[in-house]
This record gives sequence, C-alpha cells and structure tokens, in this order.
Amino acid sequence: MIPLFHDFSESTVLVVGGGSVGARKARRFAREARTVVVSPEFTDASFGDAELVRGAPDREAIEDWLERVEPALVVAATDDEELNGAVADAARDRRILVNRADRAGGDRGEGSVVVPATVREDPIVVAIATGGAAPALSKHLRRELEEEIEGAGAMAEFLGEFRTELKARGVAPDRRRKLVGDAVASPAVWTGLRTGAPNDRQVIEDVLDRLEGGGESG
Ligand SMILES: C[C@@]1(CC(=O)O)c2cc3[nH]c(cc4nc(cc5[nH]c(cc(n2)[C@H]1CCC(=O)O)[C@@](C)(CC(=O)O)[C@@H]5CCC(=O)O)C(CC(=O)O)=C4CCC(=O)O)c(CCC(=O)O)c3CC(=O)O
Ligand SMILES: NC(=O)C1=CN([C@@H]2O[C@H](COP(=O)(O)OP(=O)(O)OC[C@H]3O[C@@H](n4cnc5c(N)ncnc54)[C@H](O)[C@@H]3O)[C@@H](O)[C@H]2O)C=CC1
Repeated sequence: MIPLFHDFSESTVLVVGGGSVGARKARRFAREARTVVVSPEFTDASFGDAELVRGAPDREAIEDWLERVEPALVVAATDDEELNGAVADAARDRRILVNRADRAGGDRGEGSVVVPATVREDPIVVAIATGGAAPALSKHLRRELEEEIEGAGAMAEFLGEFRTELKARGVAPDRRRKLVGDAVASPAVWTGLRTGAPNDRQVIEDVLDRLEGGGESG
C-alpha cells in the first residue's frame, strides 16, 4: 500500500456502524468531509459533526445508500463481518474507496484504504501504519512522535515564509537551497521558534543576517 494525503473537503464519507470504531472514524472524517453515519444504535462517544441516521441496512439497502449518498469513501465498521464484506463489495463495484475496520494485512483488495494513526502539528501531518500487523503499535508510535515533532509546525510555517522571502529577493535557487538547509539545521532557529519568537518577519531578518554573514553555515 502506498500512503497519500487525500482532500475530502467537497466529498461525502459514509460510515456504516455506530460503535466506538465508527465514532472514531466519523470524528476524523467530519473534520473535513460531510460525514454520514448509519447504524441501528450509536455509542455514547462523540461523532464530531457527522450526521447520524438510524437504520440497519442489509446488503440491498447498502446499494441504495451508496446510490443516494454518493460517497467518495465508505467505512465498514459494523460488528457483522458479512455485512462489512457486502459494504466493501458494493463500494468496489462502484469504484468507491473502502475502509474495512475488521480486516488486517496487505491483501485488502482494490480500492482499499487504511486509516493510519495520525500526528498533526499543523501544517505537518505524519501518518503511521503497520500493514495491519499491530494497530496498537501505530497508536504507541503516534504518541512518541507527538512529543518528538513538537515545534516542527512552527518551523514549517517559518520556512514557508522564508522560502517566499528568498524568492522575492531574487536569491538564486542554489543559494536558496543552501540557506533553507542551513535554517532547518540551525539550533538557534529551532530555539527561537520554540521559545516564541516575536514574529516570523523578525526571525527571517535575523536568520538572513546570521546566515549571510557566514556566522552559522551548519
Ligand atoms: C487494518 C486497520 C483497518 C482500519 O481500521 O483502517 C485496523 C484493523 C484492526 N484494528 C484492530 C484493533 C485495534 N485498533 C486499534 C487502534 C487503531 N486502529 C487503527 C487502524 C487500523 N486498524 C488499520 C491498520 C493500521 C495499521 O496498519 O497499523 C488506528 C491506527 C486508526 C483508527 O482506527 O482511527 C487506531 C489507533 C489510532 C490512534 O490512537 O492513533 C486498537 C488500539 C485501541 O483501540 O486502543 C486496537 C486493539 C488492539 C489491537 O488489536 O492491536 C483490529 C482487531 C479487532 C478485533 O479484535 O476483532 C483490526 C482488524 C484486524 O486486525 O483484523
Ligand atoms: N479498526 C480498528 O481500529 C478496530 C476495528 N475493530 C473491528 O471493527 C468492528 C467494530 O468495532 P466496534 O465499533 O468496537 O464494535 P461495536 O459492536 O461497538 O459497534 C458495531 C456497531 O455496528 C452497528 N451495526 C450492526 N448492524 C448494523 C447494520 N446492519 N448497519 C449499520 N450498523 C450496524 C451496531 O449497532 C454497533 O453500533 C469490530 O467488529 C472489529 O472487527 C475493533 C477494534 C478496533
């Protein structure tokens, strides 16, 4: 399987099954997509901004749901393996992406997607999967990485502005690459960002002074 980042902002995600797994997936997708959850019962856990629809679709009713909702992705998260299989088959027939919560391993079939453990340090996103071998390990690594990359979001924002500034000043590509490489490896820049530098413009000026002055070339 190949990791990709997918924009769901104009899409619908259909979650079949309203238990704790359905709720977790619904919370995640509802951050961005219109998310509809169908289930005869819903757990007390939060479903985020998802729309909850009571129902217990069988194989045929699933076809109707897909036709009506036109989802970009379907999550099969019921405790009924056969129904999850029917959801996956129906989605595949229509070339809709499908995430089965009750299947592990690499042999997942066409159009399968896995929901990874995710670390967010906006604008940075890290996705972790274990090929289905051990989701608990994905969760464990996610927690470790959350600590590890603290502050990297601010660095990403800073470097984004820094690159724009260098381009605006007409700095040649080779020189730009060197300056950006030096900035990202500079302990002083990391410390400045982590201790809440006054503003990125000032940091950019300081970094340019320092780097162009040859004081810190990394
Ligand atoms: C294949 C996959 C399909 C998919 O769901 O996309 C899948 C499948 C299964 N998970 C199972 C169990 C558990 N899953 C978790 C947790 C998470 N599972 C997630 C993803 C995935 N789970 C995909 C593979 C990802 C990878 O490759 O690593 C995470 C990362 C994302 C998310 O789901 O949001 C989320 C952590 C989020 C976070 O905290 O960051 C825990 C831990 C817990 O709940 O505390 C347990 C109990 C402990 C254990 O069993 O490990 C079972 C057995 C069910 C049973 O016992 O019957 C199956 C089915 C099977 O194995 O057959
Ligand atoms: N991917 C993951 O992270 C994990 C996956 N699992 C797998 O996911 C499945 C679901 O896990 P939980 O949410 O903990 O189970 P659960 O039993 O709490 O929830 C299942 C939900 O499916 C609903 N349901 C039953 N028939 C339905 C139908 N015809 N249409 C729509 N909804 C229906 C039930 O009302 C219930 O709300 C488990 O069977 C297990 O195989 C379990 C743990 C973690």
